[in-house]
Amino acid sequence: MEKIIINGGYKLNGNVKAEGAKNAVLPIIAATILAENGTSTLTNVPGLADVYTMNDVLSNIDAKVEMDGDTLKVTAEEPLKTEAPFEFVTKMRASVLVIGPLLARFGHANVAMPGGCAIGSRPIDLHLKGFEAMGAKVTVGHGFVEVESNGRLQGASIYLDMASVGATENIMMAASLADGVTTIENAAREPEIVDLADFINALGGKISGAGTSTVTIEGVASLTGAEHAIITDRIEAGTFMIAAAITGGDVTVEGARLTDLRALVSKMREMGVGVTETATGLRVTSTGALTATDIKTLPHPGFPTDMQSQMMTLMLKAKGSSMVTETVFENRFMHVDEFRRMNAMMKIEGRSVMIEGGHELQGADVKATDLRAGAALVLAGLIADGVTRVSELYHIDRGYVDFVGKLKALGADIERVSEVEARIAETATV
Ligand SMILES: CC(=O)N[C@H]1[C@@H](OP(=O)(O)OP(=O)(O)OC[C@H]2O[C@@H](n3ccc(=O)[nH]c3=O)[C@H](O)[C@@H]2O)O[C@H](CO)[C@@H](O)[C@@H]1O
Ligand SMILES: C=C(OP(=O)(O)O)C(=O)O
Repeated sequence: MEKIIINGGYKLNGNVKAEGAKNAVLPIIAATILAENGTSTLTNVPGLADVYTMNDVLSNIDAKVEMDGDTLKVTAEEPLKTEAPFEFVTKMRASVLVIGPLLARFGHANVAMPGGCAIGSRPIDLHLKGFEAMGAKVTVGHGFVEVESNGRLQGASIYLDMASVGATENIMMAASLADGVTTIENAAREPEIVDLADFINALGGKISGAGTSTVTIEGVASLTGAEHAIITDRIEAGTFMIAAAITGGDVTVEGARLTDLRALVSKMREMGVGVTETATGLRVTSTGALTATDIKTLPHPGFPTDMQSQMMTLMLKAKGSSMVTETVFENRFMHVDEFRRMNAMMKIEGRSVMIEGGHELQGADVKATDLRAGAALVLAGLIADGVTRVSELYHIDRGYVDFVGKLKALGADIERVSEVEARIAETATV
């Protein structure tokens, strides 16, 4: 099994570039299906495992997909199939985002039902209720969800029980080609929703209010391929910002936007970390002396759940008691047991984790339990005494381009090794 091996104790210094955002590019690739003619050209596309999976989902329905460096071209002219089988959906839940565009364009989508995952049960009931409100018929059976409409979807007034990112996106895409106007109330307000709306508008769509809790979509007759540059990944950027802060380093994350990262930056500043805006991004400086604090994850603009596990490493470094409360997902604490293997003093109480910081972390063998947990364990390895070996790297590859190479360039003692190399290294350190 491949591993990342970290020898802790090095400060990080220098510049690192954040890539295009995973959570923006995935719905935007799905939205290329909406264009019945022309080619969509996406730039600043990160070379992530999830992007390749989404490309496979589109190739599988017979769209023409070409990836060259960070540029992706998609042509989705007819005829196309309207299915996403189990093999894709099980690899990546975001595959369900093709339901909205397929339904809007062809009046039909048959997609494998996503199961739960390491961070919670993650149903898609709000997506489906939205489609039903627009006149679609939903049938669930044999592990698939089939959504059909008799003719075009009809604009509707939709209130989401929760500000779901995926439901907001799927409904926005479906409504773009509906007859009439759709409004989504209690919509998610994440920057990635704004990026999706900007892309659909570039295709010729009419979406307003993205980034606020009411999004209005005026359906149009057809959409045409267009060019679009993907926004920066605020979660990848935030991960490097924490890496700088815990190691007492000085790192500029190029491309990071303060407007997208206010909740994280304000907590980091409260804990004693310097964060300043530069011409190219955000500079993080830290002496390593940190104050304990509490956070509660919330939909944007609240503290992002995708930064929760990385934030725990900052709290483990800060002397005193900190508390993390997770309100977005019901089971996003699998990393706590892995941190404990590294001598972390933390305990789960319901939806909160109590952290007693300031104790030295010890290098250990740990496994990535989900994408951000994997990143957080690598961060913990950067400040642990001795060697940490992180396994189950496929999680990390879903969301970080060359994570190891970038940390190494900043001064970390870190390698990614094959199973054989990992065994040799283990023998050498016994
Ligand atoms: C590809 C992508 O963009 N992924 C992000 C997206 O996931 P995703 O779009 O899946 O997250 P949602 O915002 O939909 O989920 C938030 C909460 O709502 C619940 N829910 C959601 C839909 C639904 O129909 N019913 C329901 O109960 C979920 O189980 C979860 O507890 O937003 C999450 C919350 O910021 C992030 O952690 C993910 O990184
Ligand atoms: C939970 C995440 O992603 P996904 O919704 O794709 O599983 C994440 O990016 O941290």
